[in-house]
Amino acid sequence: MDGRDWGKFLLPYEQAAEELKVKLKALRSELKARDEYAPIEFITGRVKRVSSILEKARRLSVPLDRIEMGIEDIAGIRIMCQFVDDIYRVADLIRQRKDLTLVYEKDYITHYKESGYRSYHLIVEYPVQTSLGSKPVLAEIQIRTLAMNFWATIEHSLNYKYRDQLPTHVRDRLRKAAEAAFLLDTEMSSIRQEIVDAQQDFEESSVIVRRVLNEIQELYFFRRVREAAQFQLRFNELWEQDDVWGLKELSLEIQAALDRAGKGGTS
Ligand SMILES: Nc1nc2c(ncn2[C@@H]2O[C@H](COP(=O)(O)OP(=O)(O)OP(=O)(O)O)[C@@H](O)[C@H]2O)c(=O)[nH]1
Ligand SMILES: Nc1ncnc2c1ncn2[C@@H]1O[C@H](COP(=O)(O)OP(=O)(O)OP(=O)(O)O)[C@@H](O)[C@H]1O
Repeated sequence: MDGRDWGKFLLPYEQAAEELKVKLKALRSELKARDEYAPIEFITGRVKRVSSILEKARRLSVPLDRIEMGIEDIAGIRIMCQFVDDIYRVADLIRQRKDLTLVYEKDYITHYKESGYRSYHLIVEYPVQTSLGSKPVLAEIQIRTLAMNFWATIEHSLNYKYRDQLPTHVRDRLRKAAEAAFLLDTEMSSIRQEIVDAQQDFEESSVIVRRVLNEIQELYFFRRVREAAQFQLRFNELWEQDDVWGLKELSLEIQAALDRAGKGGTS
């Protein structure tokens, strides 16, 4: 080793990883408590092992006295989401935070890596409050879907097991598996969109149904009983046929009848 007190060196990174994890978990709970859809599924965090820091410093030719600036993921946070859209929403929420500063971002979703790796990375500077004052440390926040995480976890352990010497045919199959995982993400997103659209249609049709019924009540109020009863019959038919467009047209007709009634016209 290089004589450095690694225990002391890693303290602010441990604090940063812990605090970021707690804060992001709080964000998830807060969104849920507000009854909003929580785009975060779960969060993990870790501090890089000393052997891994030294190996990375050697690989990236970072001198040991420049590790703090040269290695950005000594403190690492990972956020898992259900859908690809959620990743961008979480990234936005993090960008808006006042307790950290964004240094730069890497979109490995649009620009996925040669291996097939996909994730969104934010490199942030987080000020840790120590007994000696505020100490800014770099941290890496990886945001990915459950499918991306599944792929990356297995690929990482295979690479570890085979010491980065994976045979070409295995690399090819891993690339194909990454495509399949992304296809799964795309398919799940489109199923979700269909559900959201169906919910919107349902909400729209409940609004129009309530409007027509209120308008018919108003006609009764103006004692336009015959007219109101005719509109009621047409409403029943359209409602049974689930004809939202027809209900909208009917609403316009009733509004015209209400206008006439308000001006004292005859039915
Ligand atoms: N499983 C897996 N993880 C990856 C891959 N590429 C990047 N990562 C993860 O993303 C982190 C940052 O990767 P990069 O953005 O390439 O950053 P880097 O620090 O310049 O380089 P490396 O950490 O050496 O890859 C890595 O430490 C891994 O945790 C990959 O191909 N497979
Ligand atoms: N930002 C992160 N958040 C949470 N866990 C992480 C993060 N980055 C890596 N890990 C996990 O930490 C464990 C140890 O990995 P390690 O720190 O050696 O790094 P790596 O990021 O895969 O590699 P590299 O040395 O290329 O940066 C692995 O299980 C890895 O998936």
